[in-house]
Amino acid sequence: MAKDVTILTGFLGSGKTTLLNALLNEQVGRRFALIENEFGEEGIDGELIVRPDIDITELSNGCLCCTLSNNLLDVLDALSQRQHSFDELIIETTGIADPSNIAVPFMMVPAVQEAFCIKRVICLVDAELVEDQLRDTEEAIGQISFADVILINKTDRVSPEYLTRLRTTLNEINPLAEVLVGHKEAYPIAELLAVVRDESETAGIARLTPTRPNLPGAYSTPTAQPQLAEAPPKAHHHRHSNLVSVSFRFTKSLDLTRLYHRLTTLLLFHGKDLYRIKGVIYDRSRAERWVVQSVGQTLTLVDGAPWQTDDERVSRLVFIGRGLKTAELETMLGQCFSKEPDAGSSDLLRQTPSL
Ligand SMILES: Nc1nc2c(ncn2[C@@H]2O[C@H](COP(=O)(O)OP(=O)(O)OP(=O)(O)O)[C@@H](O)[C@H]2O)c(=O)[nH]1
Repeated sequence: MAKDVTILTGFLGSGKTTLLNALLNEQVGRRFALIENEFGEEGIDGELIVRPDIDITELSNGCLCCTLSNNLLDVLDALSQRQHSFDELIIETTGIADPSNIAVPFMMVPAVQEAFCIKRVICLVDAELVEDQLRDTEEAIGQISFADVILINKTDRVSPEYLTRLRTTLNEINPLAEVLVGHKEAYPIAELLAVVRDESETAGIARLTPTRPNLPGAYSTPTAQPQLAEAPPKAHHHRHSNLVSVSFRFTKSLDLTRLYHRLTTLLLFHGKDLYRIKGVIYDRSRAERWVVQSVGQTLTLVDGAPWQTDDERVSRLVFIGRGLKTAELETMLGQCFSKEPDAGSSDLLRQTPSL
């Protein structure tokens, strides 16, 4: 029997991984396979999944909807060989993926259709930032249009009046989707899981032709902002919105306080072009990993899992945005190393502009 598939989509930083953990924790007895797709070369999300029993396949450095579409077929093939070991497949897309392209094999490839069936497409929107994302990028509208259920997330950051207006906007873009609201302390999980895709509605690939919402200034050319820098020479542009990712990996200890200060300054001056920072940080003065995240201008640094004796002490950081300049980011991070000598470890191991 075909396994249910949930596709979890939503723009960069909208809260997909956070919701995913809540969904997994809510369904403890159910066995999940998970495909984690990340735009940057360094996959971070897999490390943030809280349930240790999940069968995770990580696909980094591209999008399943385009550059990694063949890899998706390979992964689905491998998963179909071990179908007995899980009850449901969840695919967390990158924040810039077009979910309708990811759905293609599920609708067009007989072997995939035999093994898997899309149960629902959940699209998260960041209540605070979605209007900007609809205005400045092409991806958000495609994600919202293809959803069966739209979760307006991070409602803790907006007013009820604004939420009512946002609901109307989202209904205009996708009148067929159910629109729910919530935030990380109060997700409407039962309602989300109650939504099941009506396959008869989706004989074609695109559920709806995206219609432009009536937002002030929507789809006008974004106002020119000071660029963080020019694109690194070796960076390839993804097909979406000219966004690039730059990944770093260090074994040398980073000083969290310095890092926080530098990243705050970076966001202050270049936040408009810097859509996302995420990383797992090694600071040798702390017993645990630290997880750094930025979405819009908001930067958070929270403690993660403690380092175990055998764990490789390594920091991994991904920046996603427009016109990112690798050399400047590298210089900035170089100023964040811990002061004291760090015997036995190397400096920058790898710095890889990707896509
Ligand atoms: N205030 C607030 N913050 C949230 C909420 N949900 C998630 N966040 C924060 O938003 C940031 C991004 O959350 P993620 O779950 O990593 O977002 P994502 O969509 O998986 O990110 P990408 O995979 O990079 O696109 C993290 O710092 C979260 O703690 C929420 O409901 N309210």
